[in-house]
Amino acid sequence: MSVAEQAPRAGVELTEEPPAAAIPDPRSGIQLKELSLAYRQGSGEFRVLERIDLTLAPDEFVCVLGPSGCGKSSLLNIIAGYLKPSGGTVAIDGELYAEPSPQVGVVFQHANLFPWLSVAGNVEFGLRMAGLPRKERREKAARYIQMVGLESAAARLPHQLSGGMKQRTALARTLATEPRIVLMDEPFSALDALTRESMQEHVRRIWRQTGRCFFFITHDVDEALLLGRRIIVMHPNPGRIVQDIINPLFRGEEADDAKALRADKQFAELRELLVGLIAGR
Ligand SMILES: Nc1ncnc2c1ncn2[C@@H]1O[C@H](COP(=O)(O)OP(=O)(O)OP(=O)(O)O)[C@@H](O)[C@H]1O
Repeated sequence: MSVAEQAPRAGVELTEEPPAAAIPDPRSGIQLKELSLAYRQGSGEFRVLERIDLTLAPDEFVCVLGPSGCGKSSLLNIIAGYLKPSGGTVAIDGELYAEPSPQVGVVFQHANLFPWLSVAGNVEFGLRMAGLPRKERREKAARYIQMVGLESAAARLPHQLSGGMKQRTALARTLATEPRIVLMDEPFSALDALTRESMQEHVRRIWRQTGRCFFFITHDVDEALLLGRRIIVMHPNPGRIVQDIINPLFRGEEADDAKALRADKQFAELRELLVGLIAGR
């Protein structure tokens, strides 16, 4: 049966034997319940998000796709605690929160590094704010700088880094605080194609090493297929989840070879299917 014939539906896996994470334990990981967001517009309201229900396993890698304006960033900002929803709740391991929390880390499209601090200084910054003793924060920063492959650039200032190196510093800075969930909002969209591919490899490896939950917004269907174990498609007006699928191309440990994944005969088919889903076809 072709992939297109196996029409995916919300919560239904395309794989014959879905990974255990396909059925997350509702008591662990991240739980979004009936989230809604609306802004006042004249005498009425503009509904940005409506009834978002989502449970993510503690080690999930979910990619979020959807047309511009469907509410992806708004959803991320709510999970980050930056934006208050009009209704619904967000919880980690069943514990509700509504403010920015050390359990939630965010990586944006632009690294926003402190220009006067070195790579190591930037990565250590959050740890210093958290009151970690000097020795401990040095060790922790060094561990995550190594994880993103920037050991030899640890003393450099941001203006001495390439775009990819800046984003790797931002990722190390976020990881160093050891959040339960890492939110990434189109983190590679400002990078050239080659750097982007290399960043995807870094992120895939880091995800496997850290075993944390990654919530990754992208406009790039290929990127979602290369990175996501789970892929969510949103539609606008109001913003809602219309598809929630287990990526049949996900190969766990073997998944670090992007070339092999692209060569998989299902890749093009899935790509087309997702493009159609995003466009509402
Ligand atoms: N403060 C606000 N007041 C009113 N409307 C807003 C506000 N912030 C966002 N919106 C609207 O909410 C909708 C969703 O925006 P959001 O940025 O979350 O979408 P998105 O899917 O992330 O878009 P993109 O892919 O272009 O980044 C848009 O129509 C936007 O105009």
